[in-house]
Amino acid sequence: MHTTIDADRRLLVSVFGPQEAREAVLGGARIIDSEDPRSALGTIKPRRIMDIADAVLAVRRDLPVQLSTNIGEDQLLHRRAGNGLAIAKSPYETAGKAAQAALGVAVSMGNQVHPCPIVKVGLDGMGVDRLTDVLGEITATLRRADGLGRTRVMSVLFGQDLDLWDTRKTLPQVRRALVGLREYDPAAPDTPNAFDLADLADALLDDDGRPLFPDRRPDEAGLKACGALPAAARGTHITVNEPFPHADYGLSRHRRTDVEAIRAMVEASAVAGADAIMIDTSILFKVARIGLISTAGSDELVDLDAHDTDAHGLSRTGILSLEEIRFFVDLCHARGLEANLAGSVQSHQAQQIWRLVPDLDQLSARGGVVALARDPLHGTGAATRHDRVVRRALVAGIIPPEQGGYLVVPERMTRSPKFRTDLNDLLARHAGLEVRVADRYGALSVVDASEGPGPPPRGPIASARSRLLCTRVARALLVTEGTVGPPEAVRHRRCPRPRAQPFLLRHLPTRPDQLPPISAPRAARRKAVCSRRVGGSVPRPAPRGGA
Ligand SMILES: O=C[C@H](O)COP(=O)(O)O
Repeated sequence: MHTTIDADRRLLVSVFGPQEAREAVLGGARIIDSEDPRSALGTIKPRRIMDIADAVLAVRRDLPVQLSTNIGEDQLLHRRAGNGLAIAKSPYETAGKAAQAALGVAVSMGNQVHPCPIVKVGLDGMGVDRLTDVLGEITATLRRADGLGRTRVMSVLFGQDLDLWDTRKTLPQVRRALVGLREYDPAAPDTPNAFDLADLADALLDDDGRPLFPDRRPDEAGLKACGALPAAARGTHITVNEPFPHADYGLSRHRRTDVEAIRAMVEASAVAGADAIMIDTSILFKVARIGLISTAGSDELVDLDAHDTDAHGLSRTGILSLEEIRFFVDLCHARGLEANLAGSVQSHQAQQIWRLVPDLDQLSARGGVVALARDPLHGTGAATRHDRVVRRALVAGIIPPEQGGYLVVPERMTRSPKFRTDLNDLLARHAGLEVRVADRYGALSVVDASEGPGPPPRGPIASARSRLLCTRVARALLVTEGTVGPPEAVRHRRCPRPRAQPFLLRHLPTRPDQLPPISAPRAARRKAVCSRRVGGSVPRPAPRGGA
């Protein structure tokens, strides 16, 4: 069915509350990461970390689960001047504040009941010496702190491809999303790629996620009054934030994260005493649909990214090749570090990477495991990164195969020309990989057998009792829903045996003619009972022991 891996490979899922934490654990996540999804390493309040830690403690799991929390992606502190400019504080203060934050989040995760939590340290926009200094201060501090000595430290650095970014940063949907996330700075109107914030003001949201200017174009004073522009801004023009180029920080001479940059990141993390390193992407790249893993141009990876386009036709693309990923993992292990890959990781990438890079320790995900929220009072939630919610069925699409991972493809991908051909190619390369199609809400169905590779293989049903359960449930569904097996009735929770839902999704017959025949005397009895009930003439027997 799947590769036999004698390892402890883990999926990290970033969550923003206890319900998401429960979904993540039930989906098979092994590291529950507290994070505000508004940015790549969004700072989360300690009390919310505590809520998540409690939720993780209370939920059923088959394998051990760790916690993690970040201390933000930018450790540099600045002193604000009255004119809106900022001056960097001293290296001593930067490292000191970062170590204080690390102590705070480590304690918030509850070291008594979660003894090996992970502190993620964002190190974007820092030179190699400075980031080594900050990371070293954090690891040394945590090792000495009472009760926190087993805390694991994970450095987090961002991959980049600046040429790719330049082709996408001016797209209207990218600008709009970045305005919504306040990822911009004031600029003079003649600055390259500057645009008027007032033109996209309907994308500005208040603290509760509601549009600040749903139906009117604000002026400069209005934008300043709501904090969308600083008081010192002159005019309403802005540019979206730019990534920090590796070349400016001594990581690589090139415009793309390559072997040289990977080497600098890993060596600095090892020197500073970290336990693990994650390469992620910044929120700029996530919004521009540039993930960390590139499936294009590879002999070994099938490029399903090419079919994953947004509503504007923008396809998903990536940064690191398979060879660079293998180099990263090998170098990490040579330096005694665990290797973690993040950055818009999708199910089709994960299911290939777990198989092709068996030594990889961890993958991380948020965007690939969230879907539109359904709220019985307020209906469907917004489609922003912050409003989408973690779904356990999608989490299971990114866990390793030996833990039950399957391939999830978004419904819209299946409409892409040649998708079926590429999917069949992928399935031919990885025998036993099961496929599910996800709708906008993260509900799964099997691939339509008439159009493509057919439903996932069904393993033999182990016991006579399980076979009987399948038959009974299928017959009940036939009566109530007019159909038998998965996906419709079972996945929409009309399943008569909800606790057996995962088993039934796998094994339920899909057509009535697959059901075993009912014996003749039993069929006659059933017919008689049905006709009497329809006629309503036969009173039901009194309950046993009743009056
Ligand atoms: O810490 C990891 C990030 O939250 C991953 O988020 P992403 O999958 O949306 O890139």
